[in-house]
Amino acid sequence: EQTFAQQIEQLRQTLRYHEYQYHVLDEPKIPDAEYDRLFHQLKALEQAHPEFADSHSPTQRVGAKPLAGFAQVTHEIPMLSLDNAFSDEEFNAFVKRIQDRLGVLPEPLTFCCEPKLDGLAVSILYENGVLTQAATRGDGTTGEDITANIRTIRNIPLQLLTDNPPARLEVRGEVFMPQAGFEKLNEMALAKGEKTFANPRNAAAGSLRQLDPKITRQRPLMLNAYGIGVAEGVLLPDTHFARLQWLKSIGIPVNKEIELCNGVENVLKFYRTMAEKRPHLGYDIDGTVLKINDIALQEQLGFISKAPRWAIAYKFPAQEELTV
Ligand SMILES: Cc1ccc2cc(C(N)=O)cc(O)c2n1
Repeated sequence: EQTFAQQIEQLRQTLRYHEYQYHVLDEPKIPDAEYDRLFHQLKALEQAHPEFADSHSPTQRVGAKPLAGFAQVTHEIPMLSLDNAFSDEEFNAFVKRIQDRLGVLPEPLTFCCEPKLDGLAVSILYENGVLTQAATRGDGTTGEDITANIRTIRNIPLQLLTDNPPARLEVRGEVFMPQAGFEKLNEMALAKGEKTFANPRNAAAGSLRQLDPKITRQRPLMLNAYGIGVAEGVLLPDTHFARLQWLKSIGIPVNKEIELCNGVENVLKFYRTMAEKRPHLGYDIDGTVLKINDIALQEQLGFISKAPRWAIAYKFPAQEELTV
């Protein structure tokens, strides 16, 4: 016979597990209806026993009331933008600059290759494994506190799935709106005579800038992590790809197209493959992000004034503006 506290704690763990299976591994173990039943069972138990309230419970996603405005957050580590390449030649020149700078290089040079999601970069802070703050990139140094809105995004865990969480972990990633959700949102806006959004990126930006989290909660937003900022109380893996795999293992969603490519030829093949996949991904991308995988090499290369020397966004030719 379980106490109410035990029933509540067990339901919280169960729901976190199923959120991980669904949102991070894309391998749900139960039907959505069963998840909903468990969720409402927990909500009812928490309402009946407020003494066990916990702001990190999976039920606590919607902020209480609308904000009057957004507080400012200063990024402890600047969130830099990426240098661009628009041709193979420009990418090769990027690699040559690295070779000139590093002198001897591992052969082959391994790159971590990703689709470049067309959304908004955000920073999400977990302290002792619980989500405590989230901010927009802003100007790279100062962003807006959007914690309440970030908490409403279903594939962002309110608590990391690990028994010994880092003291502090800053997850950096892109919040985006899948195309299907974007089209449904615009249809509803049209039906209600409200303004429509020009594209999913604008819709994501507008949704994150809502002062009322109850509105943000109704928007189909998702996060895909792309890196780590502050990390305290944890020994991180020594390659970028392994760090992303680690983030995924503790409950943070990472894009499934990301892969390692050895040598420039394979990187350019990845770029062309992503260009072919682009119309079928279900979300907007505007190119690829190609990073030196080895962290020690990244640190040797450092950053140019505004962008890392070790990464480049190789963009697609601008798509003819979709008229919505
Ligand atoms: C360092 C950095 C900065 C911006 C980024 C942006 C994206 C993106 N938009 O997907 C992916 C990355 O790996 C990024 N990496």
